[in-house]
Amino acid sequence: MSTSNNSTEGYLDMELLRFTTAGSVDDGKSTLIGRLLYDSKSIFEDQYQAIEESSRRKGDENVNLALLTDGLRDEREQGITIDVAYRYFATPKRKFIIADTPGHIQYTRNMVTGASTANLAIILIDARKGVVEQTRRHTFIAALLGIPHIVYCINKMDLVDYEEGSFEEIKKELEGFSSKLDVKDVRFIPISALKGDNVVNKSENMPWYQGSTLLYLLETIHIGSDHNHIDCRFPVQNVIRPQSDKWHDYRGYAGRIAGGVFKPGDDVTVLPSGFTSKIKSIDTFDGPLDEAFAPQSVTITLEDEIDISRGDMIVRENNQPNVGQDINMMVCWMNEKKLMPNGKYAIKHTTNDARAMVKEIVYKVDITTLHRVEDDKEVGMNDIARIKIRTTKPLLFDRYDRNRITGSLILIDEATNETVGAGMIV
Ligand SMILES: Nc1nc2c(ncn2[C@@H]2O[C@H](COP(=O)(O)OP(=O)(O)OP(=O)(O)O)[C@@H](O)[C@H]2O)c(=O)[nH]1
Repeated sequence: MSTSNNSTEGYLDMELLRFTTAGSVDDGKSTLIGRLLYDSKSIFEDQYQAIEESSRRKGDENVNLALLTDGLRDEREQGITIDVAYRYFATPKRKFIIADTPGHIQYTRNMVTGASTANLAIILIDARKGVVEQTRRHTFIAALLGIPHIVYCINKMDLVDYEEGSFEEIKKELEGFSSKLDVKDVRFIPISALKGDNVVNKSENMPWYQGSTLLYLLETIHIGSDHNHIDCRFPVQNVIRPQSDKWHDYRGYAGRIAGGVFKPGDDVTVLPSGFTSKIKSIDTFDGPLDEAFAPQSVTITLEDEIDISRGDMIVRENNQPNVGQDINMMVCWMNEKKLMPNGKYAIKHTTNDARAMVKEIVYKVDITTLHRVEDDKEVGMNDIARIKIRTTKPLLFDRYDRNRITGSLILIDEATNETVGAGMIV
């Protein structure tokens, strides 16, 4: 991780909306993103001409906007870094980062790569097919990952004659389902990604829909309260001690703020040692800051010389995380090899590495009914389960619903070094 971020990052993050798109195959994710980019004038004319030309060659009657994002996917599938999956665009009102990945992988991946900061999930539904298992699964995972806003886009309305009844039926079913989950904000928009209805421009084909277009919603949805600005959490990533003479007294702790607001002069406690000190400065590549908050990357210096290493956490004395080795969590399993009761795994939690043993598989979740399955505890690819683990050393953690960074961890198969599970601490 780079520690030399510029000081405006936090400011930019305040007006940055991160969202993911989900849906089953062919529901229209790529077309929708293409439409958003095109109608909001976020693509260059030459890009448009290229896909127009390509669509014409293939004999498509409409310009295939999906080609815009499919190009992006090709790059990614060639193994270029995961960041390529993210597409940036901006309107005068806000900046956006879209994470577009097929299937379920996007959510778990996002979380695993530490980018568990999506504010919003767009879940697409084909108006002809209605709610399918993937819709429920994506909703459940979005809720589990604590994504605060879910927008259901009922797509391909042009293929159901823009009928209000089709939309209402799907909406009703999903309202029932999502009300059983802990999602703060759920919206429904009838769209046609192909024809452009209600994506950026209001549809004339659906006068019965009085709500906002997708872009308007993305531009205006309130995200200020999505970050935890209360519990101060600074997991130390690196200790910085420059070798030059000029800097020989400098000792800084670099990392990314996981919660709360830090200011020079603040009394802080370093965990697990429990030593206390005051913040001397908060440094960035572009100079010192008067205050810093999640998710900024900064280097903190303290008044006192304390022995601090990677994996330690700087917090406020009166608001500390849990410390413990017995951890209850929900796990999304992401590997062909099944989760093993009594299995041992490496874990990564904030900037800390440890090992853990699975003590108990408490139950599995049936995504369709949301019921707990207690008689079949075999946890395989894509399963979600509640488990108990015991770590080899104490972790400094919060509940996931309190803090998405200090509340999450990943399980790694030590033999293959693959990430096999993403855990949310409960
Ligand atoms: N009629 C109609 N067709 C649409 C609409 N949106 C997408 N399609 C078509 O549905 C097909 C699938 O669209 P994509 O955008 O490629 O779907 P996707 O969800 O990205 O598909 P995968 O990436 O394969 O999961 C394409 O033929 C699109 O032209 C729509 O609103 N109306």
